[in-house]
Amino acid sequence: MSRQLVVAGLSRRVGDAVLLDDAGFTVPAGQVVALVGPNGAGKSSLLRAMTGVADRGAASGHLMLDGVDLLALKRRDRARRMALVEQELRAEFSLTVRQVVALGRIPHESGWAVAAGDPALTDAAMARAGVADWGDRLLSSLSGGEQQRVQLARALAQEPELLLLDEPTNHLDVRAQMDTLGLLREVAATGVSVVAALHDLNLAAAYCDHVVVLAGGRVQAVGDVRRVLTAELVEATYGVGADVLTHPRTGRPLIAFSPSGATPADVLGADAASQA
Ligand SMILES: Nc1ncnc2c1ncn2[C@@H]1O[C@H](COP(=O)(O)OP(=O)(O)OP(=O)(O)O)[C@@H](O)[C@H]1O
Repeated sequence: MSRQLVVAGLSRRVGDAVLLDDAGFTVPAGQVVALVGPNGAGKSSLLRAMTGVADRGAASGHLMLDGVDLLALKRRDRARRMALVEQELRAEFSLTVRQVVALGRIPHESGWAVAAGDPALTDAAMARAGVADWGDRLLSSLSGGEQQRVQLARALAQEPELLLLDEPTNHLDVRAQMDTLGLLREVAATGVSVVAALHDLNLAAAYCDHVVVLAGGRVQAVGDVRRVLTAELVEATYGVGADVLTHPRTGRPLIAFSPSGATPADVLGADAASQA
């Protein structure tokens, strides 16, 4: 039987607000899975629930990877198997890049002395994420995009079986976005399951194998990006028009957006539209 990542029954409520409602999906393990959906859809809530540390509600669900329920493991054991790269940077600004990346080894070692230890694994993770030249710089001295790559290096140093990322391309220029998604594919090719929340549907279509579509805290669709990312789904989920084309070089879906129900003249003005 092929390896699987199975999420079942993950919910998150804060007071009366239902942030995530019984989320579940099954995708092949060892692939890059895009988590997409509009602002407020519940993507971050789902990723946090998948770590099992978000709140008590999250602990009621299951996260099976190759038959092992990661949410049933002790927190430290779980931390050895999964890493989360979040959007907001934590308060590590007084550390150097090398020290931040070395923090990824903590779940595998005993005690905080690890921050100085295991340099080979730390160096390898820094090289993979393209941050090796910045080892002695303070995290606070890096740009937002550079800091994001350091957080990815830390997650790689953790050597997880499941890598969760919340908007990993957020601050990145187009080249760095493509490098990051390419790196995630390389990581997945080594057997790691990668789930990344992405806003850019074209990046998802170009680099991800599977997609999970969330809206209103519920899973709306799951499957191969080529099957799921249709014009109808984009319109229903985001409320914008879409033409799903085929990328001339890669054959992957390429989505051209337009305001739902609007003509080019509505948006650009008649003169500009006539020149288009
Ligand atoms: N503590 C909270 N109390 C009440 N509502 C919350 C709380 N935290 C988040 N929410 C709401 O839950 C919903 C889901 O939030 P979440 O951050 O998971 O969405 P998201 O899909 O990651 O959004 P974005 O794309 O904007 O980052 C949002 O409507 C948000 O306002």
